[in-house]
Amino acid sequence: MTLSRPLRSVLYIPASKERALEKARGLPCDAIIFDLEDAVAVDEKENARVLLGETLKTGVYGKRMKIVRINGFDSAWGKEDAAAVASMDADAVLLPKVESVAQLDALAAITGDMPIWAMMETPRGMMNAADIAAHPKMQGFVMGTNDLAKELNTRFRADRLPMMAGLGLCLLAARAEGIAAIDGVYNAFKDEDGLRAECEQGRDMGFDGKTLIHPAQLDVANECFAPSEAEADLARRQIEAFNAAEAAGEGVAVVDGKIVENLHIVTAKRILAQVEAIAEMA
Ligand SMILES: CC(C)(COP(=O)(O)OP(=O)(O)OC[C@H]1O[C@@H](n2cnc3c(N)ncnc32)[C@H](O)[C@@H]1OP(=O)(O)O)[C@@H](O)C(=O)NCCC(=O)NCCSC(=O)C[C@H](O)C(=O)O
Ligand SMILES: [Mg+2]
Repeated sequence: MTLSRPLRSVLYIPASKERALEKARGLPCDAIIFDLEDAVAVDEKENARVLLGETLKTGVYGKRMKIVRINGFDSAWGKEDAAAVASMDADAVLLPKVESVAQLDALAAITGDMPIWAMMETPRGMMNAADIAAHPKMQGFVMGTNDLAKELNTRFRADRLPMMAGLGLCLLAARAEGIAAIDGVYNAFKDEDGLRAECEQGRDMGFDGKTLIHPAQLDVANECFAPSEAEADLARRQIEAFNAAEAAGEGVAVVDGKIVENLHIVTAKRILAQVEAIAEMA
């Protein structure tokens, strides 16, 4: 299930927080994850589900993609969450701690045609990433780097070196199947420089965007995961030069001292399509 919309900034909102649900209607995020899982206290689980259903009925989130994260099926709420989401005005359902195709089949048996997203946040899930990505309802991976750190017993490091194997496996699987891949959250939500560094790293790796926990993180993610002016300008010049080379019967052009072949044109066109899609979000 391929998606062509921008997913630079994917904001978590605890579904129990009425003020945050309201505030998000005016925030510049590409997608929202309405959370019924970890951000909602046990005593609030059922109220949050009802509040979310009512809130989504009002349909005021505009072009922002609406994803609902349910509780796992090993919890007391998972199955009821899934049944409720199936009739909500949501674009996709997000299942936490996905480790097997069987879990996805069980969810799809309840949510029907609704696209599924998977939280990739356990070692077993990452080892099975290829099969999970290939599920017919799968539309995107969200990295759960907090759970992954817990499971691996790693320390949080600025370079995220201990997580690279898991993140890389998920990216490979996502790209092999043409689904979205969104990086994990940056917990220190007041540390803009740290967030920027992690967004740049995620973008360099190939992620489509970053999950965020606070509105203050939106601008940095939107900037880092969008093509820069320089990238867009280069893409246009590469396409122009390649078209001219082809017209002259040649298969290679040179731009800024570097070769441009048809594979670079695929990337250039993708960059320009992204620029257009981002402009349409405004
Ligand atoms: C982190 C927070 C608890 C901070 O909350 P708070 O102290 O209330 O923040 P502020 O006072 O600075 O808030 C300013 C205004 O912004 C609104 N707000 C805050 N957060 C959000 C949000 N996420 N979405 C929309 N709006 C938000 C406040 O309502 C204030 O509005 P106003 O009244 O107009 O001033 C809080 O930000 C928070 O709860 N964040 C989300 C936490 C969350 O969702 N966690 C779960 C996802 S992370 C995870 O589980 C990842 C994964 O599974 C893994 O394993 O890694
Ligand atoms: Mg998690």
